[in-house]
Parts: sequence; structure tokens; C-alpha cells
Amino acid sequence: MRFVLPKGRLLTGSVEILQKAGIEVRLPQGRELMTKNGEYSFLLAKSFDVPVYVEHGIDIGIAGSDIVEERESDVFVPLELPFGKCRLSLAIPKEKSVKVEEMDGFRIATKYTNLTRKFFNEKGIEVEIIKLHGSTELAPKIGIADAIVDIVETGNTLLANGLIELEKIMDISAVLIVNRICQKTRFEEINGLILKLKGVVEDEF
Ligand SMILES: Nc1ncnc2c1ncn2[C@@H]1O[C@H](COP(=O)(O)OP(=O)(O)OP(=O)(O)O)[C@@H](O)[C@H]1O
Ligand SMILES: O=P(O)(O)OC[C@H]1O[C@H](OP(=O)(O)OP(=O)(O)O)[C@H](O)[C@@H]1O
Repeated sequence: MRFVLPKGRLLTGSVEILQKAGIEVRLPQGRELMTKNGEYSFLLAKSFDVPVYVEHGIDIGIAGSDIVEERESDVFVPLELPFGKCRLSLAIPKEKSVKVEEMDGFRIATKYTNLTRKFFNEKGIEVEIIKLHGSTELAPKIGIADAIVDIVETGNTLLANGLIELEKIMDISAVLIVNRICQKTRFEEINGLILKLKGVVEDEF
């Protein structure tokens, strides 16, 4: 069975929960991106790319639900995991705060262009979206955007940059994702793993 795990902040939680479910995780070392431990293989990918690997044939992965939603990934999501908890929110400089309904024509900086488009479309508000790959809070600060859509966890980054949360768009957590074909062809094995992970989640949290 092949697992793809996200590099970065979700890695520790991912390894921990798999180990507790009895999977002996061995992470690639040095510049390696893939390693084997008996019947299991472990791949390390950028967090944004994890659902792509699972959609295209890797059996199982752990990803942020924000990424799965943003990419509209065609994967099976059997289980929410108890880490990586945060939210996607619309935020604006404190002194420029307006109602969301008054944001027609606003420029919104974000890494999450699809979710942002959907959010404003559903409200019938037309905005211009500026795609960034991080440090989104900088954009309104220097005036290239009016507001941002970004992840909020503690709220410290918003506060440090003079922004306030106007509206929560969605709650986020790490999720288990499974390749759709694999879920059917290796049902017993996959289901066994899901049940073990569910047990860990229920016992510990
Ligand atoms: N405070 C947080 N900020 C950002 N992401 C968080 C936070 N808390 C949990 N997450 C989850 O972690 C994922 C991002 O992880 P990480 O920051 O390692 O990836 P990244 O932003 O793609 O990395 P990079 O900085 O290398 O581009 C998010 O998609 C989200 O699901
Ligand atoms: O509410 P907080 O606890 O402050 O966390 C949210 C911040 O953390 C993340 O940034 P990250 O450090 O991953 O950098 P990035 O903006 O370059 O992605 C996210 O994009 C926010 O900026």
C-alpha cells in the first residue's frame, strides 16, 4: 500500500496517527522523496499536491480539507482527522471594514482562488481575484488588494497586520483521502485501515 504524506505542518500529526493505527511509518531521508517499509511505501509531497497524487493512483493520503476543496479533488474522504484545525476566512484592514455585500469591485488576494470565486459568486458579488502563494496578509498592507481570503488559526497573523476577520468561509482540518479505484478494488484492506484510524481518533480525542 502506498501512502502520500504532506511535507510541512501536517507531517507530524500524520505520522503520529498512522503509527498509532499500527502502520510503521518510515519517512524518506535526506533528499529522498519516497521510501519503503515492508508492504508500505511512503511518499512526501507538497501539501497542495497530496490530493493530486491520490487522484492519480496513490492509494492513501493525508491532506488539509482546504486543499481537497480548492482543487475539487476526485478522491474518497472517509475520515476527518483531529489535527490541522483552522478556518478559511475573509479578512480586511480594520480601518477599511465594510459589509461583504458592499465588496463589489474589490480586489481579493488569496492562494484559494476557486474557493474565493465560489464564495463571492454565491453572494452575487463580483470581485477581482489576485493569486498569491503565501504571505497574503502583505497585499492589503501595501495596497495591491482590498482584502484577503486566507487561513486563520490563532488570529495572530491577522492581528499583527491590522486585519480583521469579516466572515468565516469554512472550517478546515486534516482529512484521510483514498483513491477511488483503490477504495473499491482493495476494499477490505482500506476499510480495515479506516476502522483502525477511527478507533485512534475516538480513543484519543
Ligand atoms: N495556521 C495555519 N496556517 C496554514 N495552514 C494551516 C494552519 N493550521 C493548519 N493548517 C493546514 O496546513 C496546511 C498547510 O500546511 P503548510 O503550511 O505546511 O503548507 P503550505 O502552506 O503549502 O507550505 P509552503 O509554506 O511550503 O507553501 C493547510 O492547507 C491547512 O490545511
Ligand atoms: O492565525 P494564525 O495562527 O496566525 O495562522 C495563520 C497564518 O499562518 C499561515 O501562514 P504560513 O505561516 O503558513 O505562511 P504563508 O502565509 O507564507 O503560507 C496562514 O497562511 C496565515 O498567514
